[in-house]
Amino acid sequence: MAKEGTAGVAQGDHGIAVQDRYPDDFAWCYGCGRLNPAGLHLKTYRDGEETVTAFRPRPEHTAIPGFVYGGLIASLIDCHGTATASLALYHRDGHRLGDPEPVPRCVTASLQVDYRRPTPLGPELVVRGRAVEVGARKVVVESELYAGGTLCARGRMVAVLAPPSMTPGAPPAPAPGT
Ligand SMILES: CCCCCCCCCC(=O)SCCNC(=O)CCNC(=O)[C@H](O)C(C)(C)COP(=O)(O)OP(=O)(O)OC[C@H]1O[C@@H](n2cnc3c(N)ncnc32)[C@H](O)[C@@H]1OP(=O)(O)O
Repeated sequence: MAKEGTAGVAQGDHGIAVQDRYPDDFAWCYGCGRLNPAGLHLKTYRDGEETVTAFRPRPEHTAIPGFVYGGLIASLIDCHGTATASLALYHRDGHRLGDPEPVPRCVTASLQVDYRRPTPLGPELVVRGRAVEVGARKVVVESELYAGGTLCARGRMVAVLAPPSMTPGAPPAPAPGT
């Protein structure tokens, strides 16, 4: 994922990707962790009131020959959404990317993807997102995924600030009902 993939848009927050500011312990996600050597390395940038990311699927991301696998589309919407939520919480707390304070890490509580059109394999995919509700720990994010400027999927997700029990090395959370 190169910044140039979002060519033509202004990049706020000093042009820094949200994922490049996650603490190391939270930077291993398959979709967007900068430290996962086998991952997709998705990068999310602020673009005005929205966020934007871009990714060019590879042949192994095929569903039907010529079209992109829906699970990859969900992954892009998912990881871009959690980053959009993290940025919304960071902004709410008065910070901008590049500040020394760690960027909060959100996880997916709920993810809905509407596949509107088959997504062609070939063009770079662009996802634009926005936080439509920002609570104490919960952020609702809506997004659209485009291929060559054509809307192919919409997403709506609930992202929640990762609880302390998800910090690597933390003791396991108690089982529900205990
Ligand atoms: C080590 C961390 C690495 C992070 C990697 C991120 C990778 C990016 C994307 C992912 O793949 S994340 C992996 C898939 N997601 C999970 O495994 C999360 C599993 N679920 C949980 O751990 C918990 O259910 C969760 C942290 C999401 C919420 O539990 P909490 O006990 O922290 O929150 P709580 O139940 O108090 O709910 C907080 C708010 O979220 C809301 N909420 C929780 N689950 C919801 C849900 N499913 N749908 C809608 N809203 C939900 C809840 O209503 C509430 O709203 P309000 O603040 O308005 O009252």
